[in-house]
Amino acid sequence: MKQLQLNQVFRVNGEVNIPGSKSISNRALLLAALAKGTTTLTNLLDSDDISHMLNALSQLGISYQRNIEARSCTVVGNAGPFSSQQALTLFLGNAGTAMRPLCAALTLGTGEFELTGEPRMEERPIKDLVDAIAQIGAKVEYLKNDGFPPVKVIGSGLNGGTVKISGALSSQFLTALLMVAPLAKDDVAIEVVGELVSKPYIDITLALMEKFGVTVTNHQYQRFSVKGQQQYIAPGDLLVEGDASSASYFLAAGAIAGGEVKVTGVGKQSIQGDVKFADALAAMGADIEWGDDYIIARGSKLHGIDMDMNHIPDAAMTIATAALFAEGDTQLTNIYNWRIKETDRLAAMATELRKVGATVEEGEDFIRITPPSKIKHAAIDTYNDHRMAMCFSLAAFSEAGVTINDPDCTSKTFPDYFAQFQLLASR
Ligand SMILES: O=C(O)C1=C[C@@H](OP(=O)(O)O)[C@@H](O)[C@H](O)C1
Ligand SMILES: C=C(OP(=O)(O)O)C(=O)O
Repeated sequence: MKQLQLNQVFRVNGEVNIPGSKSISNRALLLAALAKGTTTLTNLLDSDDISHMLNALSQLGISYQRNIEARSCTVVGNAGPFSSQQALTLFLGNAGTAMRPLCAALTLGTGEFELTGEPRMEERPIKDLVDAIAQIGAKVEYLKNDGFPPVKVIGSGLNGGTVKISGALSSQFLTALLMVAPLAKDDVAIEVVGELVSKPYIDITLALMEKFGVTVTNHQYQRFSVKGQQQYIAPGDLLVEGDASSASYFLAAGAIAGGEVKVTGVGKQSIQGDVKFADALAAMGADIEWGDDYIIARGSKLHGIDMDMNHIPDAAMTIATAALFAEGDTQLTNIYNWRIKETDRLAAMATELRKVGATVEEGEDFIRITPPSKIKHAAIDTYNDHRMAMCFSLAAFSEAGVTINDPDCTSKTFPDYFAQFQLLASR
């Protein structure tokens, strides 16, 4: 196994241009592929999750021209649903933003599609989505375990009507349903059953659909009305914002050990809920400055917080490791769905924080962290979870430094994260 040793970093200063948002990249690619016309995406993320979406689209007959150097990609839209004469198997790695939306999108056309993924993907639920789209005529079968990928989608179009969907585990199911609803044969009325988690991701979905010419009526995240028989229209050019979750590591670095860290490509104009990470950092005492297209974090004395993190589940992990450098306890609540992401993140976070000396209480849906008086050196296991690797890079701001096991798992969303981190740390 590869290991990366990070020695103590005393101070950080500088600017990081954040790579494109995973959530926006994969939504924009799918909508561009379904749309009428050609879309040129700029600042498209280059990472595993995006490669899985692009490979799938390519197998579905979508043509695109990608310039990795220029971070651009021009997609020729299909002007409607995908269809295939021969059965296809699409491998989607561990990309939730590919698996869930494609599962829904492939029900729109005709053909048989098997959607498979990495072993962890087979443990990540998809039942709430399958149960929802079945109400308007989707045919999806489970190939191994009920409720989980791999699945077989038998495309035959979607009817309109009323659909009840659970929002309790993941917002990605509702995102998938929303994105296909305009291409149904009739209007779709969506009713969310129970509380919807990770709400701000729905705003990203609606904002992207709007850019492709489709407006959804949102009744307070409880009901959504979507007109059927529509077509997505390519917007021509679309700039992908920098990834707000990826920005969190650098902002936390600035707050812990700045100097001053400026992240660019994401700011107060962002459509990503994870920019609210900067507010959480400010609540810990960090000095934050907002621009339209940038955020700056300056070093300051941090204190623990007690905060509901349901709205920013990904960036909240960064608060958990920043808590090592705060005075007093930090409690992050309402984060049950950490358990069903790349790994069981509540268990993984608790285990690894304890290794560096923290006292941790792991609840069913919360974590409470008491920082150690002195952070200990540890080799951090990353559980094939990019965010575990990236969050724990912050432990390098302690005298002990830190070792990251399998650092290359950041390739899911940020392949050169550690190169960027070390560049910043050397300034
Ligand atoms: O829609 C999206 O782009 C995402 C939604 C969130 O998932 P949940 O809705 O499952 O919390 C988030 O954790 C994931 O990284 C990306
Ligand atoms: C939960 C995540 O990924 P996914 O899009 O696969 O759900 C994540 O990136 O933290």
